[in-house]
Amino acid sequence: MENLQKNPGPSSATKKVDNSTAKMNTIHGQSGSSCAIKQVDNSYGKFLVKLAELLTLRIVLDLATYFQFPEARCDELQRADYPGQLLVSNMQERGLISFNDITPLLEALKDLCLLGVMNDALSLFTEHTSNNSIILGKLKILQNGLKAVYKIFYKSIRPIPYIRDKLYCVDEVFVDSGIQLRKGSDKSIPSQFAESSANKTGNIELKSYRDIFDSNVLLSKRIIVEGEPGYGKSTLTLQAAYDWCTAKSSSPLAGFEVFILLQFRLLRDIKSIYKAIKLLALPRDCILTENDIKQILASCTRVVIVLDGFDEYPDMTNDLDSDMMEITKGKMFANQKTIIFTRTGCLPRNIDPDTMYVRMTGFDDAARDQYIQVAVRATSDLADEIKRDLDENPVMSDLCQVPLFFVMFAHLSSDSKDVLKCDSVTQFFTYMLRCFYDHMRKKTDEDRQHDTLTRETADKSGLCKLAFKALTGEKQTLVWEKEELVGKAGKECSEELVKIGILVEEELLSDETDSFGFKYVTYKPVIRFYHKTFTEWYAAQHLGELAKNFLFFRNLRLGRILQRIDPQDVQFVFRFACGLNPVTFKSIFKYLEGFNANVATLCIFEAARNVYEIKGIVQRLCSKQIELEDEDSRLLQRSKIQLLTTASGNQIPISSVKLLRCFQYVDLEEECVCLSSGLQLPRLDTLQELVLEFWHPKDLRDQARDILDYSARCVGLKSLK
Ligand SMILES: Nc1ncnc2c1ncn2[C@@H]1O[C@H](COP(=O)(O)OP(=O)(O)OP(=O)(O)O)[C@@H](O)[C@H]1O
Repeated sequence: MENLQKNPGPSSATKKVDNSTAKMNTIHGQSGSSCAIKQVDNSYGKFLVKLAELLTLRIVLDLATYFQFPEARCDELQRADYPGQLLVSNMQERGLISFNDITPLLEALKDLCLLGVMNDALSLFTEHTSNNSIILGKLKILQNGLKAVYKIFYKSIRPIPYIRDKLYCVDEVFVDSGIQLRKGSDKSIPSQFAESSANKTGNIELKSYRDIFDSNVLLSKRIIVEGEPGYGKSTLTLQAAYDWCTAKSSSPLAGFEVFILLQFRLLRDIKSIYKAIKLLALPRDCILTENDIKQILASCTRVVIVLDGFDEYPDMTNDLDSDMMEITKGKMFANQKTIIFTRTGCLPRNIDPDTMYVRMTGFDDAARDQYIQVAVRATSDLADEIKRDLDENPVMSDLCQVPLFFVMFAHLSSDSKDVLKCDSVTQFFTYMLRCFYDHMRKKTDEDRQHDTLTRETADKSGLCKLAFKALTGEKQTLVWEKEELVGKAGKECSEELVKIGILVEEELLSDETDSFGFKYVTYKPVIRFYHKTFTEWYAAQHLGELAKNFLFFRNLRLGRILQRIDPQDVQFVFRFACGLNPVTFKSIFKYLEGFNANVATLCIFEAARNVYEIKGIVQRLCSKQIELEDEDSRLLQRSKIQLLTTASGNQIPISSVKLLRCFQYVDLEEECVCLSSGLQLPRLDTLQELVLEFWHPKDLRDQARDILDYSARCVGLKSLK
């Protein structure tokens, strides 16, 4: 039973397999079909092979109809080279057969009056799987252990750092946010679903986060879920864990035997997934060994593996492949559903080619309203007040597309009477931190503990340096041993931030070896930031300090330092640094403009300089084509529009603007193009070229006259494409 989950690939079929299994391996490789019978040398694997041989095309189609498979699946079965194998694989996915039960199949065969086939299937099953009760017992232990650990996670939701006395269960606060299939991935969903769910820009909207786990909606077994920072990836994984633990019948997860949830940030130096499960997902006193876990997972037919935060994986660039990397390539657990969550653009290399990409798009108005109702439990007056505050503050409203910011904004609004004036994320963070400290002061007065914290006093330079090094080092670090962090950040600083809730203390199991070489497992106290964006906040302050110091060296060394910061992964380090410290802005902009115009534009927005200071920068950006896309966040689109209006208002030529599937209609009265995001692109007098790309050619035909009219009003326009 060793190494059963490793998929050796068609050319290296396992040594011990019998002929029929070997044949199946070869077939699987040749056809490249989604036929996914496990290539295992265990008795259950042999049963599956023999069962597949028993099923003729006629029986396969009868069973598919009986089990109400979608039309697309039935077509696939009809066309398959080996329909029996494909059906067996499909039945496993749906839990109709498993290593300990084939009752649904037997009942179906009986109802279809295929009594001979039913008896043969039953004999095969009994013959091959008489030794299952031990594994079944271990499976129960694994399931209970996982549920106990996940419960601790999903019942400890803190929407803002300082809420400690009242922790929420994820199900009490979770609301469905926007989720779309990325372009190109729409081939992997049933066609009728694709047509009915495509929106105006051609993106396919999923109805619920549950679709990600539903094999009838997303046909591929490899899924990557991308989202910008704070868009709710980790929260979604916890809601999924909750669904599995509570076996919610409305959830497709209810039918999975095992649900594995691991956080990449905790996997430093852990190569084996079985070890990771043992150390991170099971209780300390769980009796299962790594080998037991391996054996159980090899025997299960319906396992879902969720790996959260690839962007936080310390070993992502490590050449020595870990199981986690093998999983992303589709070489391990090839037949199980695996879902990787990561920040947008931060993807593993050599991903399984069948991978589907899903994109989180944040909170729309409906999600925000729902959150105010279910989680803030605001009175209708307060709910109206929160909405009014957002309506009056368009930048904050854009920012609140990000669940992390909206959730904090909503809870703080219900707690504090402060009026928020905010034109950037940096200002919002500054406001938030002031609220956190105010809250502590209030609490201190209530508790009459005069020695407790009343304002931000401790020196943060050690912590800022640590955060910066952690995000820019060869291996990203987001969790520190407590001793190390206190040593480097200072006792006063760490105590202050732990009290506020920005630093969180936890315990982590780790493998140790004593001086005699004996291995043992122990709990270590560790500290992490409440959220990765806070790590970026403190890292940005250190970057500001470096920029000040390096000014004399004409930015030479600073350039080398900036190269270590990946804007795809930790864009907020750049954005906060520009917002906090004007000295940093120009160097950062110069560095970013060549290869990441989006983050560069967001940096201008943070720095909010006056036009004369940034005239040269606007000129440089507008000399190249500026693209507005449907995938841009509202804040990014707003930043680009602000850049364009600044250019136009100051007679700076704009060489080209491309609207990529985000055109909605022209409002001639307002002289603007209305975008699908709800934002407006006003008349631009210095625009030289306008390029429009539509999802449907029909949209262009319908709008042609208004587009020409708008173009005519942009007096400098020379070309329309
Ligand atoms: N769907 C949701 N319902 C309710 N609250 C949510 C939801 N999504 C996110 N939140 C809130 O936003 C916060 C940040 O979300 P989360 O940590 O899941 O984002 P993330 O995408 O994993 O961020 P990052 O990539 O920066 O790690 C959560 O602590 C939670 O309070």
